[in-house]
Amino acid sequence: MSDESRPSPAETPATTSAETSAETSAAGRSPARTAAVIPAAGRGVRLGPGAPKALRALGGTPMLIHAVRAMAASRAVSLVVVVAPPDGAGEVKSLLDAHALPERTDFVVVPGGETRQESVRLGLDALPPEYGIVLVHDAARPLVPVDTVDAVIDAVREGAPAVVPAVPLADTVKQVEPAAAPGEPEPVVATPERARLRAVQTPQGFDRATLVRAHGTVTDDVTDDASMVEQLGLAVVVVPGHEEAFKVTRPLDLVLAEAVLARRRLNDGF
Ligand SMILES: Nc1ccn([C@@H]2O[C@H](COP(=O)(O)OP(=O)(O)OP(=O)(O)O)[C@@H](O)[C@H]2O)c(=O)n1
Ligand SMILES: C[C@](O)(CO)[C@H](O)COP(=O)(O)O
Repeated sequence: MSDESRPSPAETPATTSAETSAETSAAGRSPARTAAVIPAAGRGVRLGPGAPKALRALGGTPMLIHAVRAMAASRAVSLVVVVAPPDGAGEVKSLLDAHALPERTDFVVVPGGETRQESVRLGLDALPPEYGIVLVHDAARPLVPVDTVDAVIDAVREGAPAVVPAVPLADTVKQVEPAAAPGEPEPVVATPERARLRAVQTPQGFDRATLVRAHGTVTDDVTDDASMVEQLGLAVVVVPGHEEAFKVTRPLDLVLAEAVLARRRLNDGF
């Protein structure tokens, strides 16, 4: 069931690694409730012409539904807020109703904004007060495994104000200056030490008050939520990401996502 008006369920009993964190047992009380905000309001310009990216099919199912299922797969997540394309909230609600989703998870749909940052803020505004931990997960990362989701939640429960999953880089990275004129080469100015670089994924996890403060304070256009927390001078910690949590950005990414999904379905025997 996916209904904006449905009341939040009680926290699901502890069964996963995310449910048995040090915070829960040491304090002897329930952990803060965890909600996931899924910004899904982008056009997907780099993927090419078509429907908004989150609504495009992957293995016959909209990418957004995969992303919603990936968040709801964590037993710690009891609410998913989907930030829909500005004129597509009704369509997204219908999609959620039409697909099988865990009963123990509530779903809310809100219209998004012009930028990812604005969309995330609109999602945060829709959170009921009892949710103390927030995940922000790109609809464009439909295949993130549940172990990665739970690792992020565990790290927030253990006290980190902000947590990012990340993977080492395969390529060497160069810092360049802009070309002097269109068509001119870009001069290289530095080669950062690759061993210290990470490619950052989602879901990124936050203590809710920290993320709300970051969104209320930082006005720069940034590409992820954790960098807003960095700008507040607070610690952001890294947990291992997963190669299957890649972002579907360009057409080749969709080919890869289809292949990963086909392999999973073969392994699962359906
Ligand atoms: N105004 C926006 C822009 C982006 N997003 C979401 O932010 C996530 C990551 O953004 P990206 O992959 O860049 O998606 P798009 O903005 O759709 O891609 P493009 O830049 O190619 O148009 C996506 O799930 C996207 O739907 C959003 O909710 N609201
Ligand atoms: C949040 C993010 O997925 C972390 O890698 C990324 O920064 C989003 O960037 P995009 O250009 O908005 O896709």
